[in-house]
Amino acid sequence: MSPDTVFALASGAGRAAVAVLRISGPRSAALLEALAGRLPAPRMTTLRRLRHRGEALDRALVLWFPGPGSFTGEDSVELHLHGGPAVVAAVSEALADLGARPAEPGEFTRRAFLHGKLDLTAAEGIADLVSAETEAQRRQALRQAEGGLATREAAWTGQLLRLLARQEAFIEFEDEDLPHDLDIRVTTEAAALRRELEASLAESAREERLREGLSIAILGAPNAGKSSLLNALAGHEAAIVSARAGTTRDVVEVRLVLGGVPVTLADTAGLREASDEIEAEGVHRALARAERAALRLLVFAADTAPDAATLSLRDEDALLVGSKSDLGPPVLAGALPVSTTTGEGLPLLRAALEREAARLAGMNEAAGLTRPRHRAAIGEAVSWLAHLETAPLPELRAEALRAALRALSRLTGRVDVEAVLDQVFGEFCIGK
Ligand SMILES: Nc1nc2c(ncn2[C@@H]2O[C@H](COP(=O)(O)OP(=O)(O)OP(=O)(O)O)[C@@H](O)[C@H]2O)c(=O)[nH]1
Ligand SMILES: [K+]
Ligand SMILES: [Mg+2]
Repeated sequence: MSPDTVFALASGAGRAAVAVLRISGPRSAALLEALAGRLPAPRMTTLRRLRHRGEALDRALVLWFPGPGSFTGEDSVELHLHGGPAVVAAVSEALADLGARPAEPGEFTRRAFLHGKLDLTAAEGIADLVSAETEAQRRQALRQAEGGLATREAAWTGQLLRLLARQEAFIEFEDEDLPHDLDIRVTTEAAALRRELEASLAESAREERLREGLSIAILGAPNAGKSSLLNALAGHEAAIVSARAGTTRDVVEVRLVLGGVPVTLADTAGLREASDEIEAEGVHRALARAERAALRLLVFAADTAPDAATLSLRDEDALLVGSKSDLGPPVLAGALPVSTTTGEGLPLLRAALEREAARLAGMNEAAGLTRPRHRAAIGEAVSWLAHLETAPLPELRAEALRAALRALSRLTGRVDVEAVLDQVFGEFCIGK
């Protein structure tokens, strides 16, 4: 049964100068002829009056893309309408009346994938491009949409195929006078490939943080000056500041961009044995947020001895802040002196945060693994290659190579496609 012909608004909903309605599927030409009279020349923008059941609907620019020279690889049409909701509704009703159906979320990109116009990682790159909020995210998404990760996967797959061919040859012609170290060389080269895949996994945490945003938590004793610091970094009064210890209970979040990296900065309740259960819940949430954060700002006020609870959170992903520096020097060696009263130290703190954001989530050269799905595929290939190194028989080594190939090819969706498709295209918005 031939696939349906679908349509959806490709531009944002709501009022706008132009609304782009996209149609894709085998009946696209028939629909365009029904609405606009004869077909325009392929890929030529043509002004037409759209009519249905004798009623003029709009004057629109129409574009006809005969497959496979289109985004989806199928016959496609674009209608550039006046961007009013009533116009879009009238044309959509006419299309439904003519037998087309509204597209599912991500259905255009899914069809592009099924027609081999792009691989899964490029499809994910398109979704990330649409949702990119910062310059660094845009660059990362564009690199992926243009096939950055697919190119790496193709190189890794190529290496695996060559190893598998040699391993099969070794098994096939074992008694022939093949160089006896052929088997050993396959194992050695497979180990080198495993190390390269492991390195890409190590990088993936940064890439994912860039795509999802970096979480930073402000932690410290009650009255350490945490909320004052959040407000100073956010540039507005996001959290309540008061002389009363135990002011902040809920986690208060602000969104910042630090050096192109999207950041969620969270203010939390002061760490102490709380007297009432509401504050106790606040402290519990503070510690949970500390656990999840990629970076922790540990705040120690100049007029208070450092508290054990905050000290216990120190590690390589913690920045020490000596707050209230107008009252005296930091109580902890290595803490950055900051005063929200005088503003001292704030520029240095911002610079330190930008450096940490770049370290934890910055762009790196090669297109990285930006999603848990990517990490799972590479992780499985790594475990098969590790298994190969201890497999007792050449046949088992060939089997491990084949399994590593299958795992890797899930990245671009070349194999067991169905299992991966729903996961990827379900995340799309309508019209993509
Ligand atoms: N002198 C001085 N006082 C400060 C500074 N920053 C904050 N304070 C004061 O310290 C008190 C506590 O500030 P907050 O920002 O509410 O401290 P907190 O850590 O959020 O407090 P809790 O939410 O109760 O844990 C307030 O009276 C602030 O005005 C500073 O840099 N210098
Ligand atoms: K307070
Ligand atoms: Mg507070």
